[in-house]
Amino acid sequence: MCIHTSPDIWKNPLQFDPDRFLPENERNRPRCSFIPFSHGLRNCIGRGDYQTYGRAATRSTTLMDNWRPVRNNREDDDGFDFSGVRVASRIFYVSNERKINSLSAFKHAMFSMKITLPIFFKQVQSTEYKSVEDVDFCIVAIPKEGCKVKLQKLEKKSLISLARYHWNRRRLYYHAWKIGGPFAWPIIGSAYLFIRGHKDSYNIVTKMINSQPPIFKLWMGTKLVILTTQPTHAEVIVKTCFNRLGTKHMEEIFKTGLITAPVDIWRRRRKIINKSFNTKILNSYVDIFDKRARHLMKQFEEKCHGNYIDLLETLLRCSLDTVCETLLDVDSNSITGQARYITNTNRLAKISAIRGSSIWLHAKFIWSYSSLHQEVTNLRREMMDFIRQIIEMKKLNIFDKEKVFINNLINSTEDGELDESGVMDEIQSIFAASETTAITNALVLCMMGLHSNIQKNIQEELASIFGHSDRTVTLEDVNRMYYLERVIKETMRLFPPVPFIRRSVDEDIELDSHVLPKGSEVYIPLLSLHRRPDFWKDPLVFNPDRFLAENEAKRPNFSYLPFSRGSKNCIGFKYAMLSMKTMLAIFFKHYEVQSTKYKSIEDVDFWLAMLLAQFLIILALILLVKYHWDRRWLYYHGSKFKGPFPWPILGNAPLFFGKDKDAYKTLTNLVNSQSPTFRVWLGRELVVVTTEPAYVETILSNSLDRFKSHNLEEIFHTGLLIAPGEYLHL
Ligand code: HEM
Repeated sequence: MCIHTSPDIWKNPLQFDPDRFLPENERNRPRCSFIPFSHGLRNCIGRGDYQTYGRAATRSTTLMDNWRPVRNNREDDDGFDFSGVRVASRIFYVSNERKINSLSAFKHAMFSMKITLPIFFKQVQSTEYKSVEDVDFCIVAIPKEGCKVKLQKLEKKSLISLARYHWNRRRLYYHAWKIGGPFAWPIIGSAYLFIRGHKDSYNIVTKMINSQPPIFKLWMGTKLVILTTQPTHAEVIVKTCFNRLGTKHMEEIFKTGLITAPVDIWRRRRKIINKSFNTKILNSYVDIFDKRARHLMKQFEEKCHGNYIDLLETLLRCSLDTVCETLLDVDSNSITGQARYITNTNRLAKISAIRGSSIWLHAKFIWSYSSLHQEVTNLRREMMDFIRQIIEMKKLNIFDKEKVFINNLINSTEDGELDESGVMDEIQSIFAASETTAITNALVLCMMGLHSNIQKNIQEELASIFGHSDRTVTLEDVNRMYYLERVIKETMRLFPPVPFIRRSVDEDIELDSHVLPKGSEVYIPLLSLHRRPDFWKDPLVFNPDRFLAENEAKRPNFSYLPFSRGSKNCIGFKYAMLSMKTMLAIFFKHYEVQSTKYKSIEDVDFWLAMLLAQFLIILALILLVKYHWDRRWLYYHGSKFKGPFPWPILGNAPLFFGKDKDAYKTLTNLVNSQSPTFRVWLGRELVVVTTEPAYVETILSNSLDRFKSHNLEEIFHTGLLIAPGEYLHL
């Protein structure tokens, strides 16, 4: 656009003058000074498809929405249905789907517009714009639902839009100001506190919570996060906030599954899935829990032989196989790829933690170019293949046990309540959520290694139920394991497997003297809530009797929430308790555990896995140096172009922050204020912008690769529009 309005090329550039295109006038302009259809081998092949329909038609209809056409013979008619223009463009689009060569493309496009425009416009009058300057060129927003197009009036000055952004958030700032919290810098907020990375972030948060009042705020960049360990607050939050939207990076993994689904989808899905978690169905799984637990014992025996074994890995495999046999009703021996699935899940969890605590990776444009994003996509694809294998197997046999989770989901696709990808997302979410039982089992064993007296009490309880018999565990037996249940509860108090309940605040919520403003996020850190000394005397002492009924009655409601509460609580909590009690009962009937590593609860690292941090830091530094060395040519030549001041890491991207709607205007202003050829750094990408016709011709004639755009790639894949140059087969 800037080339087309450059005063060096076009006299009075904002004057609308069709005679500029008289042959005698065209001859006087430099080549490549008018390139609406681009130039060179990669020019527009045919406006019949994307260009004509998507741009010419939508843009002309965009403008039409602000213009009132007048038909020659009906002056009184102030309504006009522009859908005709879209239809005409569509017809052109269809007729053009046959192959056309690039030379005839201009003619096709011009021809269609020459036919379309005279038919529909005998005469038009402007209702809104008085001059060409009034008509803002903009990036047209096409809503997801269809081709309705709205022209956004762009802000005159970026400062105004910045002021408007903050003005719109005034309530957020006002209420945030009333809540205490650690110091926040402009732009990054309190994110500097997490500079040491994700491995330490839980300890940092825990220390911070202990040093702050029960409710406090944290600015993570522009995001307002409020943390509370007040049971009364927790009650209001779990009963009124239903969006877990604080977790964009989780959405990328679990898509529309219950864990991350937006509220409207979640409500419908939860209703369907609840049917599969009723007590009667769950009770019928005890046999399978018993079978899988015995299989696990066999594996321990085979692997152990007096050596150390990774309990968690074996327990995770057991939990996955158990879910396959109960909720998915398939024999785990008939499917393959479980071990790989577990490895992928662990890697995803790690990436999720890295992204969560690395504020720069929250920015979509940085994230989508990062290698971690690519890794997430690959891991997810592999996991989906595993799930697809199970669904295909089940589709052959869904008629019996229709309330079983997978059959229930597949039946819902036939009723149109769910689609296939929804089924896969739900299964993936259940697999991930059920891992928490393996983690809890591992933690119980860990705790028992430290508390041999408590282990003895469990064994005495089991002896009173089973005697010396090694018979199968029944539902009645599980219901009599009161002490074991208290041990599991006490373990989840000290080490809640889901450490935070997070919700986004969609409406202002009043909590005592505070208001959680709409647009903020709220966290309930369970580890801290479960260790508050005012509710839990000697919080670091492992004491299962805290969960005797008389002691529970003394504590405030909502002070213990390992499975959360309210209608968005853990759907699998009964399943989890049944399976954990069965597994642990069989374990303690056969084994005793001793801790060789930990001597007290304080020693137990919450994350159970410590990596050699120093080694990683050195490795990261080496990789960083290599990365910049490989790009030295880019830096060298980039430095020869003039351009706006680039910030470290972000480059010139801040120029576009908060300007989604008027990014085009911002770019135009930038182009006008810089020399005809200049550079901008968009994060790590070097972008050279030129309005010099001679350069334009060289570039368009020689360069075949379009700038990579992940958004467009997702839509058009290898279509001509964005395919790499070698796909053109010229
Ligand atoms: C010790 C084991 C488990 C613990 C501690 C646990 C804990 C939790 C917690 C704290 C939540 C979040 C609730 C909220 O945000 O308010 C949750 C959600 C969920 N859990 Fe569990 N969970 C466990 C086992 C399971 C199992 C075995 C399954 C499935 C078989 C499961 C399925 C789910 C699902 C689907 C959700 C999302 C529910 C929704 O949003 O409607 N969980 N779990």
